[in-house]
Amino acid sequence: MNNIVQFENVGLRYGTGAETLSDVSFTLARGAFYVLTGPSGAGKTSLLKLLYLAQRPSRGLIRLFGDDVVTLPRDRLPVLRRRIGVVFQDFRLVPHLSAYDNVALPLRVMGHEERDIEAPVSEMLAWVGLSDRASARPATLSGGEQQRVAIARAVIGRPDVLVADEPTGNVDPDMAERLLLLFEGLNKLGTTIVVATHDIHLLSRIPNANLMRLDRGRLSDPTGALRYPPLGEGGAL
Ligand SMILES: Nc1ncnc2c1ncn2[C@@H]1O[C@H](COP(=O)(O)OP(=O)(O)OP(=O)(O)O)[C@@H](O)[C@H]1O
Repeated sequence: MNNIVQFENVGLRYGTGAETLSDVSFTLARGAFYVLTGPSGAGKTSLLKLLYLAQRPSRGLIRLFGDDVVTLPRDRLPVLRRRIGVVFQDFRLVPHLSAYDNVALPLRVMGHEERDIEAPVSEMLAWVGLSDRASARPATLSGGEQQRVAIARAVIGRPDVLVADEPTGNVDPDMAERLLLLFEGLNKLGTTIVVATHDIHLLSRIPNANLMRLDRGRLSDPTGALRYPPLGEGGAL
């Protein structure tokens, strides 16, 4: 199965207001890199929430890894959720836990033995360049360091899909570049990546990315993500 996510005519309404997302249809292919963009309030975070199962659609069909998430029994949802790593806009690190313990958390929740946790967590902290900050609590880390802990925690369980909401929103251009390299490295290892961002520079830095653009709750190409030519080769966003 090449398409691991399918949205068909999905609508989302919070309470009794107007729809926040309308007629959203797209598929995500295994191993591809997607960039979701659009103006503030367009519905990017809402779409990601549907994708990582924090929100149910008001209408339409959502299939994740072949399962219809609307009709799936609730007790099957946690298994699906584990296949999706999430980097939240506000990181959501556990404040009283060290960087090491934040990254180890998903493996502990999955029931791994302590002896099987240390090597992957240390390796992951090294990969995000934070080996020397392993014992630091989130409040003592910079924004960029917290973000890298959040990324390490999101990918430690080897998810099939990594979802990141504005991952470069709080960091300087150098750090944004490093985060991007991390995402590209993960993508090369086979992880499907979905990044929501306003950052047009970020778009131009990922030549293989598929662009998805939301405007007032609608995808501009209803048939799915658009592939765009790399900048500098006659392409324009
Ligand atoms: N829990 C909620 N209850 C009611 N309305 C909500 C809720 N979450 C989001 N909205 C509304 O849905 C719309 C889309 O919000 P969303 O956060 O998805 O947009 P966004 O594109 O991610 O914006 P930004 O780029 O500013 O983060 C906004 O009008 C917002 O106020």
